[in-house]
Amino acid sequence: MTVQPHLRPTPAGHLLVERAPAKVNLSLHVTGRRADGYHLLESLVAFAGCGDRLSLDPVRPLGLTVSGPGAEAAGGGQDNLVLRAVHHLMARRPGLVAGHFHLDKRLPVAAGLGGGSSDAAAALRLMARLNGLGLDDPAIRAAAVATGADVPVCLDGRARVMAGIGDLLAPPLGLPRLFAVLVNPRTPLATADVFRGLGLRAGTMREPTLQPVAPADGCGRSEVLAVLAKARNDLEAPARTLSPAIAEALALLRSLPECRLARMSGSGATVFGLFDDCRAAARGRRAIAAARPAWWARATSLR
Ligand SMILES: C[C@@](CO)(OP(=O)(O)O)[C@H](O)COP(=O)(O)OP(=O)(O)OC[C@H]1O[C@@H](n2ccc(N)nc2=O)[C@H](O)[C@@H]1O
Ligand SMILES: Nc1ncnc2c1ncn2[C@@H]1O[C@H](COP(=O)(O)OP(=O)(O)O)[C@@H](O)[C@H]1O
Repeated sequence: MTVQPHLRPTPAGHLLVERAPAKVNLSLHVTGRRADGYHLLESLVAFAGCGDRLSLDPVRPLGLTVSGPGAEAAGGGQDNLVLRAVHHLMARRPGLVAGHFHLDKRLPVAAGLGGGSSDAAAALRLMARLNGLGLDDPAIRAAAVATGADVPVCLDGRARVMAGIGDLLAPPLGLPRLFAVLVNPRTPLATADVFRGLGLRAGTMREPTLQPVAPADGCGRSEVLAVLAKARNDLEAPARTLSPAIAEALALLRSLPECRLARMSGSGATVFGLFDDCRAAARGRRAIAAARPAWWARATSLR
């Protein structure tokens, strides 16, 4: 068995493992549309305690297997964002060592939680660890941008404001731990369809919003809630048109006395509710699960 030069043996042999946390857009303002059709946005992004899990076995040939409840929807072929990211990286840095990836797909697919982007970012982190590259390596960053608009923000998985189409990242923000319930009514939505529903002409800019999109670095929970209360998700309206269950999920969350704020994440259909502590969030999740047993609901922390 060959041991790769930058590989640190782990208790599980030579398997390298990365978590791929769900991304939550706490706010999302669409500020315009580029001539190429991509939308410009400003979004405060945080990452959840729940997510997928990706492992890399460097002693096997390059490949991918997928298990878990989202395996079929994510697909295990070359179109999977894990392999897309690896190919983008290897095209920029020929000679890198790869291996066999296994994805445990726990997150709902096409859900506004950036699961595929987070998986792609986890694949790039695994490749970086295996080959002794930094996450700031130009090839890693370029591969992230080439794989998808949400992949750069998922690379280090830290809360921050993203702008442009997701390629401009503000420095990481010290956010207090937020306690959330994520609810997906099991209606997959294609991101492109939701953006298209905005009906914004290519090459137009919107009036800038004067509200700050992010709370101050290191502020408390109540300040975060105050900033978020003045913010919005501009994709909520077109997403609700495509999936009426979103309005139902938001109404259910807002009917819970302990829910401080409820909003959609990304292009939906997942919505999140914020609670004061983890017990309140757990109670909220139980109430949603009792009302809609077929929906996906998780109590988790965000940071
Ligand atoms: C909306 C957001 C918010 O975080 O998240 P999700 O809902 O996907 O989780 C992202 O901008 C999604 O990023 P991502 O899912 O990586 O998008 P991509 O694969 O690059 O693009 C899919 C399609 O969405 C549209 N798109 C995407 C990003 C963007 N800023 N403007 C767009 O118009 C384009 O039609 C593009 O062809
Ligand atoms: N690893 C992956 N996980 C999820 N979806 C994937 C993955 N690889 C490719 N896809 C495809 O990417 C699309 C977007 O999936 P996903 O990242 O879950 O969406 P969203 O960002 O809205 O949560 C889906 O159509 C899915 O088939």
